Amino acid sequence: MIEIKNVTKSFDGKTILHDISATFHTGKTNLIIGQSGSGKTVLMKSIVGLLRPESGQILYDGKDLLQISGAQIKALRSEIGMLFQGSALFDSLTVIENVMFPLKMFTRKSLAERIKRAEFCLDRVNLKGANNLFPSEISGGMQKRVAIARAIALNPKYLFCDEPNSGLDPRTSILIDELVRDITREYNITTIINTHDMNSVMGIGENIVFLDKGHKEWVGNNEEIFTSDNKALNDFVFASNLFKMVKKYVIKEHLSDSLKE
Ligand SMILES: Nc1ncnc2c1ncn2[C@@H]1O[C@H](COP(=O)(O)OP(=O)(O)OP(=O)(O)O)[C@@H](O)[C@H]1O
Repeated sequence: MIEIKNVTKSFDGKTILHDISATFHTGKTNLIIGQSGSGKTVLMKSIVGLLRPESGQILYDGKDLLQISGAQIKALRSEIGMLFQGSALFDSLTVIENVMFPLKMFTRKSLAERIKRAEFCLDRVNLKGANNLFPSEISGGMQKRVAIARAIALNPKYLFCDEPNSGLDPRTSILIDELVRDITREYNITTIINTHDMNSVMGIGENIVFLDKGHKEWVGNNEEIFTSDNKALNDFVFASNLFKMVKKYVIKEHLSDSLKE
């Protein structure tokens, strides 16, 4: 579990994150949502340790990232997997070499062990027959699978995904979301995903933290989001006509069910 308490972060005297507290659960897909500029990336970078907030606590299973020693931070880093926007694979390495990369960097595994682990991870993300291809030779969805395989290579306790669906078509996006959710459950990972993709919110939003102008405005899951009367949340979620219609339909069903009871 990751807990953040009273996190505040400013740049040049301008406060970007206002006193944010939230809990991100183990074995669940935790989403940080909010419109562009609401502070999602700054919050994720603060949790990972790429930015240092002025105040607050960032607790990884009770250990405060802002208080622990350099050696402890290094140990913690080896427990973190990252999935960046646009996959961020090494173009000059093959698929399997990309997945083996963190194993070479952070473990003393032999070459044979590294290959075995990379093959296992590629198999887990259902990517077969692409081991010796380069990233430029495979599709965006396949690249994302390689990035997921690389992110789980070290068996992380914590997984961070920054807009994992960017650049993918809706069907591939759903498959990638489901893969991240299944892996999160299977390996009991604390997964935090930054997104403004409403399909992801509805599909895998098990614990959603909604940011508005740097404030934590709402927390709930993908069912509660439909019935919330939080104005900022509604303005964000139901900006599109499609989701307005879906909401009307869900509320109608909900009301008719409660009348039946
Ligand atoms: N290094 C920085 N220096 C100064 N301001 C920054 C820095 N990083 C982010 N900001 C500001 O913080 C605010 C929040 O940015 P952030 O990137 O977290 O938004 P976001 O919700 O992730 O947006 P998007 O969905 O577009 O990625 C923005 O106003 C941005 O300009």
